[in-house]
Amino acid sequence: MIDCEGLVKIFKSDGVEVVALQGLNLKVEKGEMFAIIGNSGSGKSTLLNILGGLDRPTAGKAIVGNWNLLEIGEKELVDYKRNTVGFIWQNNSRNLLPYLTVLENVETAMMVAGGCDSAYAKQLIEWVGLTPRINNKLTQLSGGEQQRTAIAISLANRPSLLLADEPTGSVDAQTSDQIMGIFRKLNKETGVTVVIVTHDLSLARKVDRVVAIRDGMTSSEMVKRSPLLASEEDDPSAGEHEEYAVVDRFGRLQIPIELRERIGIKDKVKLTAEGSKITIELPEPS
Ligand SMILES: Nc1ncnc2c1ncn2[C@@H]1O[C@H](COP(=O)(O)OP(=O)(O)OP(=O)(O)O)[C@@H](O)[C@H]1O
Repeated sequence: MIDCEGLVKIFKSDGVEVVALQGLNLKVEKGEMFAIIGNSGSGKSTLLNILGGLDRPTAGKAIVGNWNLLEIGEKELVDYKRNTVGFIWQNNSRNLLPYLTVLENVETAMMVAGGCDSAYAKQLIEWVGLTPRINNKLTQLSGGEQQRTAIAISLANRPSLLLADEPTGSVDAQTSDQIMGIFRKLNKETGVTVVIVTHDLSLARKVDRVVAIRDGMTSSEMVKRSPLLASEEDDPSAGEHEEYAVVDRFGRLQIPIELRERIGIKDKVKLTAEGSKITIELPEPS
């Protein structure tokens, strides 16, 4: 579904260049539920904005489905945004109409996308657990309920890719858990590929794979040891991840700064292969 290789994004303002993504590699399969974590300023939102067609990459490869986001024309980009992606922001006021009801909000989004399907609007509202509030105006809903409405709206155009930027950033832990459960349900019910950006590692338990971004590059990947069973969904200890360092197609590997500092690695290391293991150690002093 997503194939980024050597993705670069450079922002230029007042003659100053900021390299937000510096050769990022990322592959996401169709139907995957996937998270991107990273510290503030690591490039998470930049990546999401590129995948959502809100911003243009500077160089590299950025393919989503059949679309090449580096070469896409303006008209195709409008089509891409309208038909392929759904977006959820931390601040959901960007796509909510406060004086309309939950149902009217979802139906309005459908009309903007090209056609209203009332039955599907109701189905989406049921999936996000808001059927009892369907005729309430958004001003009468809690923050968590408004965020769930935003999730229903994001699927109004039946996207194949759902992008969520810190979707649980402004709700409490319990609501955050509930929202992650809704993403999982929508992912199962509709097969939509879900990409969630967060800096909260505890959310990672709810997804199968997590990629960490550091300084605009993918640095490590955490993969769930075994998929969660339905009975384990609410068990916080279930579904541990195993962490891997990412090796790019040229064989380059990033060693996290903590490890480099601990071992005292500067500009050279000695590699020794033994069976299926490679040992990295400091060179002998000359
Ligand atoms: N429009 C812009 N113009 C100039 N620099 C930008 C712009 N947008 C982002 N940047 C810079 O690019 C880098 C990556 O920013 P980005 O917003 O992608 O990080 P992030 O990981 O999403 O951070 P946060 O978690 O704080 O949202 C930062 O150094 C940021 O200052």
